[in-house]
Amino acid sequence: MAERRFGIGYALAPKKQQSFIQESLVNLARSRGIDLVRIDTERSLADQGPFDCVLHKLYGDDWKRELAEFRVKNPDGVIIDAPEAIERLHNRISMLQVVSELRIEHESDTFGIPKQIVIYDKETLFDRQAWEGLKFPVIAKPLVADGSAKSHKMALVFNHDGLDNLKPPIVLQEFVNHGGVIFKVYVVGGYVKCVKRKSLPDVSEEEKLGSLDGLMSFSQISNLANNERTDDKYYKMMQLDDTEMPPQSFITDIARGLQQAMKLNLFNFDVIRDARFGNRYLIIDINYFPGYAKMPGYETVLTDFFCDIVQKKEKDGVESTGLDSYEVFSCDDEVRKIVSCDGDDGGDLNLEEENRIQV
Ligand SMILES: Nc1ncnc2c1ncn2[C@@H]1O[C@H](COP(=O)(O)OP(=O)(O)OP(=O)(O)O)[C@@H](O)[C@H]1O
Ligand SMILES: O=P(O)(O)O[C@H]1[C@H](OP(=O)(O)O)[C@@H](OP(=O)(O)O)[C@@H](O)[C@@H](O)[C@@H]1OP(=O)(O)O
Ligand SMILES: [Mg+2]
Ligand SMILES: [Mg+2]
Repeated sequence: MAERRFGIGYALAPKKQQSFIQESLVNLARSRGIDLVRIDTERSLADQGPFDCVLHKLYGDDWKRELAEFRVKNPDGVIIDAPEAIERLHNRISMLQVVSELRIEHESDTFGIPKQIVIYDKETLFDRQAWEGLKFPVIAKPLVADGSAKSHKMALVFNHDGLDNLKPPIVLQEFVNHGGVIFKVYVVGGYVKCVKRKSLPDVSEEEKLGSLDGLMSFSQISNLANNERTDDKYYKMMQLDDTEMPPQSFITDIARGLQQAMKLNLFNFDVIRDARFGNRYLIIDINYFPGYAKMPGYETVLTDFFCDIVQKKEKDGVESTGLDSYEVFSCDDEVRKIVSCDGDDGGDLNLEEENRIQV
């Protein structure tokens, strides 16, 4: 009898497609019975395929409608992941709210998020009362995290003078010294992998007082060119070797907790270790469908995941995958309100190029 083959359609922005859909992944998946097929976003999704599963990272209502139509016409198809679940990550407040709701006990380590406030208008930005409990330096981040270059544009703000350059809506998050190294935790279904990356350097007491401009801007500090990341030389160059990793079981528990709470399979989160305590970890960012190609052995990890999904679905039906993707994840009204902040009101830090941090 001919081997049963499975079709997985992918809908990704060109940059993502280029980094993720590598020949090595396509070939490995094919050798294990899975055909990765590009979805033509110019045509109706429901008219393409047939797909056992759809993988996607696209934004907007049109795409959500395509997925809804696909779901109606293909009740056995699996969508990874549900757009409603992904949307939580498009807003830097709702993104981290879920961390505060996790209950995980660990003998020696604790976790949380940095102190932060959301600012919707200039008036509140300069209102000192709104700032109660928050100390400089802070990182100003656009409220919306919609994958645009603008949504990654950040600024380290040292004092009130630096606030002039900011354009709400933004999140102001306390900058926490963490030894210049960030931990990126990649999650693929049940798989969890933590790696080290370069981060912003610590800010000294003198720098806190003496910054002339009051602000320095930066963007995607932990992202270097792909070929620089995976080999040993990269780690040496970055002097990351000496940094101790967080306890694996602790990180895995947080990853599982986040996964269950968010109902997502494909994401990563950024963790820093608070230099003041050494056993206190802070989650500062969660990304949907991150740069998996940077993860060592990504082809095997992703192919295992694809096989797992299609085999479970084949054996026990779509419910068994735990991915009944149109189950709208429950969120309270407040989250719903901030999640729906779409379009061009995503804040723009409006920063001068000369303020860029050199690393
Ligand atoms: N609260 C903080 N304290 C110290 N450093 C921080 C803090 N928040 C962010 N950073 C630094 O700024 C970088 C960018 O922040 P963040 O991860 O929130 O942005 P992003 O653009 O969403 O990143 P990504 O490319 O991972 O999506 C982090 O990798 C880290 O180096
Ligand atoms: O590929 P995309 O354009 O989606 O970029 C994503 C990027 O992956 P890449 O390195 O493959 O570019 C991710 O890097 P790592 O966390 O894995 O380092 C992370 O920066 C995401 O936030 C980006 O997604 P966005 O927030 O912009 O949607
Ligand atoms: Mg990040
Ligand atoms: Mg991010």
